[in-house]
Amino acid sequence: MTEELRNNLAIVKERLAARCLFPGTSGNLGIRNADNTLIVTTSGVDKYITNEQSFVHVTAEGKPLENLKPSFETPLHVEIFRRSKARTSLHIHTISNNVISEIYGDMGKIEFRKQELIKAFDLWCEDDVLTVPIIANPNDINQLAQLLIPHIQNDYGIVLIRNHGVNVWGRTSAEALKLFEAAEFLFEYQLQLNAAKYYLKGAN
Ligand SMILES: CSC[C@@H](O)[C@@H](O)C(=O)COP(=O)(O)O
Ligand SMILES: [Zn+2]
Repeated sequence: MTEELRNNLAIVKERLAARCLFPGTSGNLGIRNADNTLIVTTSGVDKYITNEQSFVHVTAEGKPLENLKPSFETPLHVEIFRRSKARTSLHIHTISNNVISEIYGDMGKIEFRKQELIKAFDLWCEDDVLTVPIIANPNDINQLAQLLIPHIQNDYGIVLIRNHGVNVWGRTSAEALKLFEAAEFLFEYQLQLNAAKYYLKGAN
């Protein structure tokens, strides 16, 4: 069973790696077994490479079941899996998600409306709003996990961590990847829109 999940997580990791989404060894991934133990990425390693050291089998509480160091951010995946029926959890740093989190961080959220890609989050009505919460980034990982907990309200979801990255989870790996890619599209769109509006204002 863990072998199948390792392979599943390796496919997710390789898809993200193909887009260079693990700069400076940042980012980590988690997937849940049927027995609620987890497979997470190993801490501090080059995530563009996949080998026997890439993943660690951990308990539902995040304690390693093998002699490898699980991701420093395992407590975030643990809380997501404990509080939802999600099977796959992604944590990714990008320039866009970091800049958005800083610009909108004081508001504690960013909202998207009237943008086609919010449909990826199952928001199909004309007036639907996608709200992405933005939480602070304390150094203490358990404190960070406490800030994340109130936002784990569904089996799929998204939270931005200020000047750090994004956490996205889904009922399947395909769903988690879909939400991550849709969110990154929305973040990049918003940044380009802000820049274009600023430029046009200056030009007039
Ligand atoms: C290398 S800086 C990034 C880390 O501090 C952390 O935020 C991160 O995303 C990766 O940590 P890791 O322990 O490798 O899973
Ligand atoms: Zn991180």
